Amino acid sequence: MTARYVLTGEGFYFVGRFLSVGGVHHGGSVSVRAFILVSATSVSVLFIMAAGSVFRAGLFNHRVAIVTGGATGIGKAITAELLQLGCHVVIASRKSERLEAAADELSQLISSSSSASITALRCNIRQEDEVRNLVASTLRLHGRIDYLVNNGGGQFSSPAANMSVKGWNAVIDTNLTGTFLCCREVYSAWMKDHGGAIVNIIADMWRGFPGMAHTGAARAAVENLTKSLAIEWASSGVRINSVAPGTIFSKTAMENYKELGPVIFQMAVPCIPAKRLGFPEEISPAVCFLLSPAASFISGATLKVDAGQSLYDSVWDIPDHTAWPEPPEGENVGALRDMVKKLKPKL
Ligand SMILES: CCCCC/C=C/C(=O)SCCNC(=O)CCNC(=O)[C@H](O)C(C)(C)COP(=O)(O)OP(=O)(O)OC[C@H]1O[C@@H](n2cnc3c(N)ncnc32)[C@H](O)[C@@H]1OP(=O)(O)O
Ligand SMILES: NC(=O)C1=CN([C@@H]2O[C@H](COP(=O)(O)OP(=O)(O)OC[C@H]3O[C@@H](n4cnc5c(N)ncnc54)[C@H](OP(=O)(O)O)[C@@H]3O)[C@@H](O)[C@H]2O)C=CC1
Repeated sequence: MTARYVLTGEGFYFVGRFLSVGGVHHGGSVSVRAFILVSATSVSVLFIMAAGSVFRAGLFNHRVAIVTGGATGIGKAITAELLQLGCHVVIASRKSERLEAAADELSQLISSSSSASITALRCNIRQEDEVRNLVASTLRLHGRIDYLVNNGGGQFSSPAANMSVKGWNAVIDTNLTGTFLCCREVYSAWMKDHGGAIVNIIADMWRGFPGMAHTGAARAAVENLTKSLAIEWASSGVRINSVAPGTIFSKTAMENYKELGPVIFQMAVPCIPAKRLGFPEEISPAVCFLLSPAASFISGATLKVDAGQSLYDSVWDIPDHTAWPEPPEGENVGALRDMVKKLKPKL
């Protein structure tokens, strides 16, 4: 149900938009998202956003999803939204304590009448046998796998020249090989014969990723992998797409960079057209959309969810230098020198 109210008065207007999705009658949890904008002569904006999904409750009833890295940050928001849509969700990552804490917390979102469930399974996506076990355990538990979200991943910040091969490989193995292994296992064990939908989380690496070159290379490779698999697996009814988030703030993402965390996130803000950081709950709807029947004709695509960041500025500062080779001599270089000579007296 959507209702809009517009009241105008002396220099004051009020626009309210309430989206109410689902309800107890659907057997799903009641989730309400309210957005209220109040504007007066002095502009004031008020946001109220209750946790929930803008999609129809029950959309994913009886469906089964694996979300890697589903216990924290973006993965946790994706898991929360899938649960509210009625999905059985298996979250998988390396740290048991984080998995169990998240499963406990997120299970509170499941109403007694919902068919949704959450299960935590430990899995290091870098390890082939662990990925195989994750897929086999999910099939034993639920008998099907409709969706895979390859969200687990990450990197450390370092100039490329300082990266050891071990560090490089850790990031490539996690983000590229881990994604490949999860896709391959889910496909071979289930989707090949039954179809399904996969979303790979990549990054804003469109202009390279200076300071995190390993992850830029891995994410660009995953984008290409997405396209290959979209074609190879089309005849099985498998759709596969990528979501490329901009700079998304979460407690765990920040902690990963230790004392650099606040600096990295703060530095990004001026480079984001929205002039603020993104949040995990702003990524999860894009993922749910791509998994859903609403995206039934979308495959091999990448959806950037970055407020236009990839079109704008870079955080990487290039200091002034004279290290570049001189340009080839010719009439244009001569013309530039003349122009500079004429300009200089005015400076
Ligand atoms: C403009 C802002 C952009 C921000 C955009 C991006 C944000 C995010 O992606 S947020 C997500 C953040 N979350 C994570 O990154 C979590 C997952 N990350 C990791 O697990 C690690 O970073 C990992 C991928 C490198 C894996 O680490 P780990 O399991 O600890 O790997 P190893 O113990 O096998 O280490 C291997 C090797 O890697 C090098 N290394 C690891 N961490 C660092 C570090 N902080 N600095 C420098 N080098 C590091 C190192 O060579 C390790 O070998 P050893 O030296 O023998 O330990
Ligand atoms: N935050 C941001 O600005 C952006 C994030 N991304 C990407 O989005 C994804 C989610 O990040 P975000 O939520 O921000 O950060 P988090 O640090 O909260 O999430 C990373 C998750 O990946 C899991 N993970 C890492 N390595 C492995 C592994 N080898 N096997 C299984 N799981 C693993 C972690 O769990 P555990 O440690 O328990 O294994 C953790 O749950 C990551 O791939 C990240 O790189 C992309 C663009 C921007």
